[in-house]
Amino acid sequence: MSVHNSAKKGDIAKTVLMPGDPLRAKFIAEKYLDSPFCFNKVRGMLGFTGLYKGKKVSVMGSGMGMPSMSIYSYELFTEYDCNNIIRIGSCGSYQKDIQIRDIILAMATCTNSNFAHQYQLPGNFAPIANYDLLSKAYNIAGSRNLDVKVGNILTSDLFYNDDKDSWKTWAKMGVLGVEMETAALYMNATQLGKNALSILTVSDSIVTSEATTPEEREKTLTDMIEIALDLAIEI
Ligand SMILES: O=P(O)(O)O[C@H]1O[C@H](CO)[C@@H](O)[C@H]1O
Ligand SMILES: O=c1cc[nH]c(=O)[nH]1
Repeated sequence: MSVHNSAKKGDIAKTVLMPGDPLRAKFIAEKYLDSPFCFNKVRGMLGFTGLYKGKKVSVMGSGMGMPSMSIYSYELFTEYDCNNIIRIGSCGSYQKDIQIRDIILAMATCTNSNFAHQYQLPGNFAPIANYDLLSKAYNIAGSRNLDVKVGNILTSDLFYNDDKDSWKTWAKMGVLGVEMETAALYMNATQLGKNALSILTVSDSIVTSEATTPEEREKTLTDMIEIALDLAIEI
């Protein structure tokens, strides 16, 4: 048991898939896992463990934003001996050649958060994905004929930004899209000697204002979820 998780030691697999939405975790457990059981309901942050193709895999919500992701991922890494966390989330696109429904593997992330100040570094830190997870996920996507984009993203503290044009400066620097959790996940993983990767599906385009419908989201999230599950059984 940890401060925010009622699971017992051993209830959680070495690899955990983390969508922002705990109900997406429940959906994944029910649709893909054999013999799933719920290990956490504290604050409604549902977590499940089951078997995927015979291997023990867990899936748990992270909540929205870096503070929430940082709490849950830290406790999974330090209290439950988890080794790998694969975020499966949605993001907005900052580039005109990245369309809604595309999948992005976040090789690195920028952030407007102060999270890294805790490390007292004499400069800025560059949060990056674990290369083994990144390269395996890329190959899995290729074997499924899915054309994923690999690159830099922005982890923002803001969903609603008073400055409506600030995204353009990130876009100019090649940043592919925006979400709200990856930087905390990558920094926790790096500091603790663990592995992390964010796989993101583009839910809307900041460039064109196009957005996916709920039905479309379900289909494209399925591609992302299946890449993550196949990755979970390879690592
Ligand atoms: O779909 P999820 O994983 O929640 O991710 C994105 O969606 C939320 C905002 O709507 C933020 O959490 C953002 O990172
Ligand atoms: O525009 C978006 C879409 C998903 N998630 C975000 O944080 N921003």
